[in-house]
Amino acid sequence: MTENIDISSHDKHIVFIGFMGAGKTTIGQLVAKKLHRDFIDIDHEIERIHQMPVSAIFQELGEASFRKMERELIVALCSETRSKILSLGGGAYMQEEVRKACLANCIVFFIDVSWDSWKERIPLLIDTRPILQNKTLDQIEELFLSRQSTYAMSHYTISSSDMDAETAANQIVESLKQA
Ligand SMILES: Nc1ncnc2c1ncn2[C@@H]1O[C@H](COP(=O)(O)OP(=O)(O)OP(=O)(O)O)[C@@H](O)[C@H]1O
Ligand SMILES: O=C(O)C1=C[C@@H](O)[C@@H](O)[C@H](O)C1
Ligand SMILES: [Mg+2]
Repeated sequence: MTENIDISSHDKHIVFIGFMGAGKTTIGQLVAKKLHRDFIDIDHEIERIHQMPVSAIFQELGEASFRKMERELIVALCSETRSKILSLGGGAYMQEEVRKACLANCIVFFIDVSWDSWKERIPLLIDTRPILQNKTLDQIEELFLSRQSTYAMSHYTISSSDMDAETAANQIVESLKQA
């Protein structure tokens, strides 16, 4: 685990960012259970609010509408006082307004995964992630690499490449206790 910048408060929301399939939802749920905090997965919350799967929102309303929904939801949640665990969708942090709200109000964990490890997870992701549709592997790798420097604007980085979700969650909880 790498600490990227100083963090001052224990009462902040905890936010997980990173590429599709890095493990944000899986690890976020585990951390929430361990810390007895409310857990919100932004993709799932958007699906619940709009009663549509993310893939249908992309198809029927367009990506720009989805990005607006996720931006407004994240910014609103960041200003709530009861601290929560939030797992963002893979593209949410690309929006400046989302980054600013998260960095100001939350402890942000970048769940990193190597490209080689990520490729092994493709079968788990391909049907439900519209961003992966109609792209070659090279195009997906380009997208993966282009997002890395933005994800790095976070408080902590943890690699999920060689670690199962339970171990990653335990490390995160430990690092929060020590902070
Ligand atoms: N550390 C891990 N090692 C191996 N597989 C993992 C790990 N973490 C998650 N997975 C698996 O990868 C798949 C995607 O995980 P998850 O849904 O948590 O990713 P995500 O980061 O939330 O993706 P998205 O941005 O699309 O929401 C799941 O099937 C999950 O079981
Ligand atoms: O990486 C992305 O742009 C996305 C990731 C998913 O979590 C969803 O938010 C959606 O499929 C878009
Ligand atoms: Mg997720």
